[in-house]
Amino acid sequence: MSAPNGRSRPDKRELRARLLTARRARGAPERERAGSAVRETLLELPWLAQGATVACYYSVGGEPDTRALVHALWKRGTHVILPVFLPDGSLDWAVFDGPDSLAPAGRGLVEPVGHRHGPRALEHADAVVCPALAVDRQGNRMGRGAGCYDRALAHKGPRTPAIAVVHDEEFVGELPTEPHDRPVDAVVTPSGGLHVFGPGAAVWSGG
Ligand SMILES: Nc1nc2c(c(=O)[nH]1)N(C=O)[C@@H](CNc1ccc(C(=O)N[C@@H](CCC(=O)O)C(=O)O)cc1)CN2
Ligand SMILES: Nc1ncnc2c1ncn2[C@@H]1O[C@H](COP(=O)(O)OP(=O)(O)OP(=O)(O)O)[C@@H](O)[C@H]1O
Repeated sequence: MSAPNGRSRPDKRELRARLLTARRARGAPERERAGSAVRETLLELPWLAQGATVACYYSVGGEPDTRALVHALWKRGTHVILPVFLPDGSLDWAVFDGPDSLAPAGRGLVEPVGHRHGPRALEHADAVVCPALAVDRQGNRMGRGAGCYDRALAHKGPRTPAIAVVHDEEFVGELPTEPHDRPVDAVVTPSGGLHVFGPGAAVWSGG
């Protein structure tokens, strides 16, 4: 259950703080290595290769680097949409159209500055690459605690995969969950590559 004040449960809060501390300790070379490994995995996925529109995130801080992935997708002609964090904790979406289409935003984020297509833009995405602080073996995802992706993923189509990207150590055995949490369909880690969850595994892994 959610805490009465609408914020995350204490066990989630502590875990989130630990994960963020560990991310801050990662040096630039490690972040870049992780970023290029996940980029290679993601660029080869049929979901992304065949998708006309891909929702991604533009990494900041200790997140696995997705900036080169965003550029590579855009260069090969994919329509890439990126989140814009709204004050009410929901996400809007705008198109990535090269480096000039981005600018520093609040909360340490870098966001697209172009026309915003509204929260329902996710309905048209063929794949959603989501940020996460951790993912567990059941596909439960933990984010930064604003609930934005839990709400945003409700807009995607049922056949559109949500793929989280985390560092190796952040793919864990079990995470605390709440009823509103939306699991992801797959996770990509730098050393482990792609891991698909649940009944979608056979279909989405091509088996
Ligand atoms: N790269 C990236 N973009 C993303 C997300 C993300 O996790 N990563 N989001 C995923 O949901 C959304 C933004 N969600 C956020 C939720 C909370 C805070 C936050 O609490 N920030 C700290 C300050 C961080 C800093 O300045 O370095 C704060 O405001 O106290 C930031 C973003 C949309 N865009
Ligand atoms: N679908 C939803 N509808 C309404 N409120 C929600 C929903 N999902 C999450 N929330 C709110 O957001 C708070 C934070 O949720 P949670 O701790 O699960 O975030 P998170 O999954 O870590 O973050 P994010 O989704 O932003 O990456 C919850 O306590 C709840 O109040």
